[in-house]
Amino acid sequence: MNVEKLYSMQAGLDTHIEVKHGLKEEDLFDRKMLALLVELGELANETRSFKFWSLKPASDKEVILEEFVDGVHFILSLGLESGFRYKGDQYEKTHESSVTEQFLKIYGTIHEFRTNKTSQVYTKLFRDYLDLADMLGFTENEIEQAYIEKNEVNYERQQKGY
Ligand SMILES: O=c1ccn([C@H]2C[C@H](O)[C@@H](COP(=O)(O)OP(=O)(O)OP(=O)(O)O)O2)c(=O)[nH]1
Repeated sequence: MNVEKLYSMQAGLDTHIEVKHGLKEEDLFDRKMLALLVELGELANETRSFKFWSLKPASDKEVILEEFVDGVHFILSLGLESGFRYKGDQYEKTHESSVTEQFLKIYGTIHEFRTNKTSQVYTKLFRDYLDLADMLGFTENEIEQAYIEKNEVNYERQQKGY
């Protein structure tokens, strides 16, 4: 995954949205944090990993991947907002014992990032999220392609006065 390319696409989209909505001077950190928490909930809903009361299967892989890359947008955007970059070196996959536990871990790391805004915690957040991708069966190439497609859709939505 070419993370630098994704940061530069994200910077373009974020600037486009900020200019369009007159937010260039605003601190959007907390709103992006909440947006990420909400996206994570939407993603968990599509996986249905925690719905022990239901027999309905998870949504299709494509649908789950689309939700997943909304989260990628906000994680990249939070990096840009706070001046941190995920570099991708020395990344060794690791994860919790279930998808549900991994979701809870990521929620914890998001909250940790809010109180301890450091490059280390940001990198941890990125890695926890990539570990979740691995558990959900997404390759880095699939994530990159889906990100590029959703990034384009986000421009179209802005154009349509969304
Ligand atoms: O500064 C921003 C603001 C938003 N986005 C992107 C992230 C995500 O890909 C999308 C917002 O999520 P979504 O498409 O789910 O928007 P929504 O308003 O929640 O959609 P819907 O009303 O369809 O649920 O916009 C950014 O990249 N940068």
